[in-house]
Amino acid sequence: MTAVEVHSGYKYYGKAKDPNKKIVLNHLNMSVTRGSIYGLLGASGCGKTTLLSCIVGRKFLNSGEISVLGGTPGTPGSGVPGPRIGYMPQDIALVEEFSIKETIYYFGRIYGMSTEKIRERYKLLKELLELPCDDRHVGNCSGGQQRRVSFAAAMVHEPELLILDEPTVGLDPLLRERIWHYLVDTTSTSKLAVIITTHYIEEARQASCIGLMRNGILLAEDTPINIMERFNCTNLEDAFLTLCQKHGPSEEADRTTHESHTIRSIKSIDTIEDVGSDIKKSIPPLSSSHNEKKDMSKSLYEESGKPITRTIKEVLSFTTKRRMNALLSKNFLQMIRQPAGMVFLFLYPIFQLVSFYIAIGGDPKDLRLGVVNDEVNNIQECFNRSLITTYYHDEYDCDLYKISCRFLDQLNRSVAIQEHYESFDDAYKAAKTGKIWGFIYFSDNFTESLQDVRDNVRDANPGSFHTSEIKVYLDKSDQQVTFFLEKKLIETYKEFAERVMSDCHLPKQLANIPITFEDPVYGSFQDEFTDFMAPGVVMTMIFFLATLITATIFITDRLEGVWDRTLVAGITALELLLAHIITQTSIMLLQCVEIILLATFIFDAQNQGSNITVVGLLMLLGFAGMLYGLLISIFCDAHSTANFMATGSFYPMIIMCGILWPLEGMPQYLQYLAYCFPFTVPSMAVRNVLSKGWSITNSQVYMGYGAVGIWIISLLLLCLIGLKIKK
Ligand SMILES: Nc1ncnc2c1ncn2[C@@H]1O[C@H](COP(=O)(O)OP(=O)(O)OP(=O)(O)O)[C@@H](O)[C@H]1O
Repeated sequence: MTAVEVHSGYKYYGKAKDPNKKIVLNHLNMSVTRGSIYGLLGASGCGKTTLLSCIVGRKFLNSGEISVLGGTPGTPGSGVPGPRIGYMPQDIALVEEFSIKETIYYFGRIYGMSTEKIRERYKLLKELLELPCDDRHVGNCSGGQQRRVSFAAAMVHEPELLILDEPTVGLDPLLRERIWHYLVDTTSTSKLAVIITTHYIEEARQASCIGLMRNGILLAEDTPINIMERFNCTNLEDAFLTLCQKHGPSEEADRTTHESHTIRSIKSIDTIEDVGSDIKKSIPPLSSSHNEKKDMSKSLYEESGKPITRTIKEVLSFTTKRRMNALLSKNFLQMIRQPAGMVFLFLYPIFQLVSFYIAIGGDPKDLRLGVVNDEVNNIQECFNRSLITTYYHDEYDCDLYKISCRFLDQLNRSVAIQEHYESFDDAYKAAKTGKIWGFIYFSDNFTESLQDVRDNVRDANPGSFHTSEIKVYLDKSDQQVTFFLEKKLIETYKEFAERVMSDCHLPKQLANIPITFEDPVYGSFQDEFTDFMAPGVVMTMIFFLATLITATIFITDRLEGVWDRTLVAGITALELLLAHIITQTSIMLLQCVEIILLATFIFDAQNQGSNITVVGLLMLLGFAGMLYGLLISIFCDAHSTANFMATGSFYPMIIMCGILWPLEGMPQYLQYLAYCFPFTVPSMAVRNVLSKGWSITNSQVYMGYGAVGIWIISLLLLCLIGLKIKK
């Protein structure tokens, strides 16, 4: 009975029309019977791994046919990929954060085994492969130990077909021999078929059949003894060398069709089993320990009491819930076992929010502002309290004296620290050299001029209008600092002028410019810049954290082979995605809760609307970020390129999404572009909920939801297209 049959398998990498495309399998024929070991030998790069990937249903032939356990791999109902096969890839492809026991239990669960059965199998495999202690983390195991764990993971569910890609690399000879004996024993007592690739050609003597592969074709497929006899050699290595020399020097698959080149001396595929048993006879007898292992291997396959060949129905009947639990616990364990990752996930949002609230929006302090007051000979005169009093005589007379001192007295220290200079030139020089942020200048007749303007208005001396002004010279290189100083100087002047007016029994309004800002429709006079920025900051954080986490997890899993191995075990990409979405959603929910609690209770951020509307929008945005991360992970093969893409898109979005500068300040065409970014409209929506208390029925709020919805659908479509292209 045939376990695997490849007929005229043809596969290339690259575009079909590209004349230089890489042909890896060139009309290859291959046949593996049940109850046998098939040793696939060949130089590095000859296409062994590609062939195995096609057999397990992870890659597809461009032409030709493959039949595995009676079905076509990758087709519904074939059970391949799935638990009918056990696959040990060339890379370790295990989750490093798992302990050895967790690894075996993880694979057992995704193969749909009951806990009882996994426990039983783990005990046997642990003894057979001499695995280290249960709780040793895979990442802390030696290369050889990891390989044994990987081998156990491929065997845990008693597959019908076992595919081992270089399982013995890096193992000591004793262990290599034990693994081979185990395979020989198992295949002789069950219908298990094994395909094994190895660079140690001689160890393949123990296989029932050998396929010598070179340049994408099988040069020969026969029993080891027949191959050695045919080429008159005493060992397989020489036989392979002779065959290669006959075939030519090329390392690459050539472009001619090789359909008829495979040398087959086996009369019928079904006879391999018999030939295999001949070989087994030629193998030196097993030591007593091996005999024990033989019994054990027999029990591994027989003691379940079930028929070894499973029905497809049986295979498909395992509980999705159990598989989902396995995937979820993998995700959570991976997360918990990486302290740096945990800190990043849960402390980073706190750190970011705290630093945002502490660093942004506060009034600049300890600014140094120069003062040149020509009204007084010595600035000490200004510290005389009597100077800052106005004497009211009658309704026509109100004495003002050295009134600049009164202004300076009112110029609060919280606005700026006053530095007094003797002359205009000294202060100017100090501002030029950056010692002060600017200076205020009072002319020597400031008070008289002010009085002249106040009392004589129309008849005042024209020069008085000029000398009654407080002249301010600022270093305007820092917009926020000078904006603050200007605002505070105007406020101080208003207060000063009002007081002078009331001391002189004049209407206060005389001191004001005729414009009044009444109670705001929304917000308050105390509203700070942080209130404007906060929604955007939180949304960009949630979006890009989800992007980074998703891209990192998927790329790591793919690079380490865990993704591929899990798919070969029969988990679908959709299940993997679903498990990630559940994990990521829980993380985002916690992040949202911690952010909202922190902002509300520690930083007293106001929310006039519904928390549910805000959290809902944040979660959807996080979901969009997650899909963006997935898209990046589909198209980027390495972490570095993924980081470039994530960071490269982060900065333009931050700059143009309206959190740093109002969109109204941008050119029209840029505004249109900015509205297309994923968090521009949503952060406006959140701002409207927080500051205006608008509900989801308001167009500016539901448009936020709409914008995220459009992003989610577009990213989802792009991911599906990407997955199809990259398949
Ligand atoms: N995704 C890919 N795109 C392009 N070329 C590829 C891809 N995967 C493999 N190849 C090329 O195909 C050839 C066969 O690769 P494969 O991994 O199947 O070889 P192998 O026989 O398993 O080698 P080794 O024994 O070193 O693992 C190699 O030249 C390899 O560079």
